[in-house]
Amino acid sequence: MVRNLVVLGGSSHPKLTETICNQLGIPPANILLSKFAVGETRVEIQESVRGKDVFVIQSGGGKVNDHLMELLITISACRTASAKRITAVLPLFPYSRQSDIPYNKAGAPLAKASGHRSRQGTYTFDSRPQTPHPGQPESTGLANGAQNLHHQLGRLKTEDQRNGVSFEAQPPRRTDTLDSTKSDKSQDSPKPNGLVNGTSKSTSRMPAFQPQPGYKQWVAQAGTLVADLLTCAGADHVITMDLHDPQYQGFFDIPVDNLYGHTLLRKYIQHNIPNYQQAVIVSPDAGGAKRATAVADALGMPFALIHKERRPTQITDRQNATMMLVGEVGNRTAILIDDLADTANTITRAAKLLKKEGATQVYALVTHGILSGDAIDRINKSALDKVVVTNTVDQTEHLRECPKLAQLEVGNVFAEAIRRVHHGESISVLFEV
Ligand SMILES: O=P(O)(O)OC[C@H]1O[C@H](OP(=O)(O)OP(=O)(O)O)[C@H](O)[C@@H]1O
Repeated sequence: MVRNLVVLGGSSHPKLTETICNQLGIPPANILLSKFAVGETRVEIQESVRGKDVFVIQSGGGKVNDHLMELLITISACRTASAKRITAVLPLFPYSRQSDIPYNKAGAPLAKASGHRSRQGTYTFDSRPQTPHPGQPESTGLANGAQNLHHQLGRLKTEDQRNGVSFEAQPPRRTDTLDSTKSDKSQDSPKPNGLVNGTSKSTSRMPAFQPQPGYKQWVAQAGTLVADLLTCAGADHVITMDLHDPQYQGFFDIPVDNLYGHTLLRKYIQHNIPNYQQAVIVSPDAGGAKRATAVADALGMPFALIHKERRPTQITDRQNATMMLVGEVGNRTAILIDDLADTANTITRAAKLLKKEGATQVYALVTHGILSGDAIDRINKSALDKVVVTNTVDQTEHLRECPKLAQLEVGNVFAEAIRRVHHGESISVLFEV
């Protein structure tokens, strides 16, 4: 018997909401989801949630930005309508692949050199201007990189003179150089109101900022923003499944229950793959190795890893990335385990490699079958024999178009998590592999 429990479904996955409600034995609450002519999202909760334990179900995938906005507005509406507790149930967490600053093996974003410097092989990691150190040659008596600034100020002076503006550029001086004298220091003492040596100068004019090649002006940390938006809207709790990066839970200051999808994948292997003990579990990239080894260890199966030579950041890079197999797959069924398939490039390229290395059959077992763009076409034409996904994302269309695709139901797992959270029971049983 569930009392004071309200389940609200967003527009991302009505079928999953229905399954969850059937499992819980309650109807979904009435909610009106629509759009104003301008495209803004409109949410109207058509029953009272005052003092209730509210669970809002909304998944990623599809029109992900619209769904996220709808979720935020729904949570906020429940908060202002005095709900007792609001839990955001996100079977696929949107933006969870953007939890950190995009990193590239060539270096951190600020150090990446993609322009002419790297082509000429002249890129260095030295700071500009350089950090001064004792014994460094100084041709003009200026410390290290200050020469460069002096040069730029000199150019500024020339330009101003050309424009008829009287401006005497003062070379910046340092008081910490080895040969600095007392008289130097007296010249350097700061003057109030931008006065230099008692005369008003246009010292506010600085050379324009010139970014180095490869410099990223701003890298958005969307994962942090989404975590903040959810808590700011009024969420008290989050339930999700197979976060791309489990450390993303640390971005929240509210409880996050990250359910495991690989329990379902393991059961599929046990019940549907003949002689699975002779098969080999394969992780299609290093990032998913922990996830795949958990399944291999639980089933006592061998494990292999595909190493992407270069961590790709763009679709074109991804297609070019070299893949290398570490482990034996010859004359075995290979079972790829991954958290998500978006363009399906990773699993289709991995399947090609595995067949080339002698695998007899290739399965791909993936928690989140986002399968955007031409992913379905790619799978249909690929070396994959079977692709198994859960329905954290609606698979109705995909199943119609892809005969290789099979779906595992997650509705009962989420229903059980909701029931346990509502009753204050432990959900650790749902984390068992
Ligand atoms: O279907 P696709 O478009 O190929 O995307 C799927 C891949 O993307 C993610 O990894 P990612 O490339 O982000 O690397 P990571 O696991 O090292 O973070 C995910 O874990 C899959 O391996």
